[in-house]
Amino acid sequence: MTAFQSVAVIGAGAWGTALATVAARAGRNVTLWARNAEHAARIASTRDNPRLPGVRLAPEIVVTSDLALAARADMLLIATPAQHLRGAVNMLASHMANPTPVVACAKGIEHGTHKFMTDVIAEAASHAQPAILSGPSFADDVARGLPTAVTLAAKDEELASRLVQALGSATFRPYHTTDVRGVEIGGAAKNVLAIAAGIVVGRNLGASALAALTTRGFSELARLGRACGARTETLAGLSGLGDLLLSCSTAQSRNFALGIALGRGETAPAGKLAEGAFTAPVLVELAAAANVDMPVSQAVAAILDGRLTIDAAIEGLLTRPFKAEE
Ligand SMILES: NC(=O)C1=CN([C@@H]2O[C@H](COP(=O)(O)OP(=O)(O)OC[C@H]3O[C@@H](n4cnc5c(N)ncnc54)[C@H](OP(=O)(O)O)[C@@H]3O)[C@@H](O)[C@H]2O)C=CC1
Ligand SMILES: O=C(CO)COP(=O)(O)O
Repeated sequence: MTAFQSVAVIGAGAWGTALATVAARAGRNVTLWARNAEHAARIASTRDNPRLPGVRLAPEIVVTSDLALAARADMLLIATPAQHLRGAVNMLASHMANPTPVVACAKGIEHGTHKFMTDVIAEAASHAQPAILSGPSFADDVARGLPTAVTLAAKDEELASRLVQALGSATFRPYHTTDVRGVEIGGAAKNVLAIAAGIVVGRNLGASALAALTTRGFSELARLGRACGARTETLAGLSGLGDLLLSCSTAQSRNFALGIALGRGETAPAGKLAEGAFTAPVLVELAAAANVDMPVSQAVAAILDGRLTIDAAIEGLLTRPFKAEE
């Protein structure tokens, strides 16, 4: 039996619900925490979460709004949006007596502080053992048991490996690593680049342009990653290149769908969380501080805050000086 027999998932959105299903499938005792008591009670009785429609929650998953109950689990998965991770871990901290693995499942960088997800966890809860899970995996695919592979990183290799053992199954295959920063950067940056890829599609610029944008996008993701000390193989792995390929290829990605809407001159899809829109300005600030050129991400940030039209952004990217490929 794994050391981490009980798992609590904090945040009952699409991803939290899918991860609860994953943990139950792996044989864990699972608690899914929703911040809203009515919402929790409704999911508990219907076994259906409107945030992930069509997925029936296994009967053994306990759904609650009682944070103290959730915090008693052997390991915690935090599946709130990235900008709410600190708030969620702050609330958990007072309930955590022993060192407990706290796995960030959000993809982003904190506004204002420029902090990555595991750094936020470490600051918010001194008892936490921070880790991060990221990679190409749509909540709907994961919950339906379609094959998925992700990366799970913790500074301590043995911890990362034990967390993988606790969550992994035939159809949800986490790979472990100690390159926490590489996993964090891949997951955060790919969302911004997916918006750019969606714009290419929405503007009907063609399949060749989409491949070029995705590849040059990877190039800037990897540049920033290397500047922050990430390993090349992590950046070219599931959480970097893998998730970029997924998110730049299908409107199942909310970030890509946002880009398509922008490219077509339409308003953003309502009620859909597109983390890239929150990450873009922070990513660009981080890149500037590290003296890393990220022209595609800069264009996305400028389009989103209204400093640049899409046509001007496209022209700006297409008229950059020719240079060596790296
Ligand atoms: N969906 C996916 O396929 C994947 C998503 N992710 C990442 O997971 C994160 C969450 O995304 P997702 O689940 O899709 O988003 P959703 O919009 O489906 O759900 C977000 C959930 O977070 C809850 N929430 C919001 N703010 C807080 C808070 N302050 N405290 C506690 N809970 C809060 C919301 O609660 P309420 O319902 O009450 O509003 C909601 O249940 C994002 O960073 C995303 O990038 C990663 C991989 C796949
Ligand atoms: O992160 C994801 C897939 O790996 C989900 O992508 P979106 O947030 O763009 O829907």
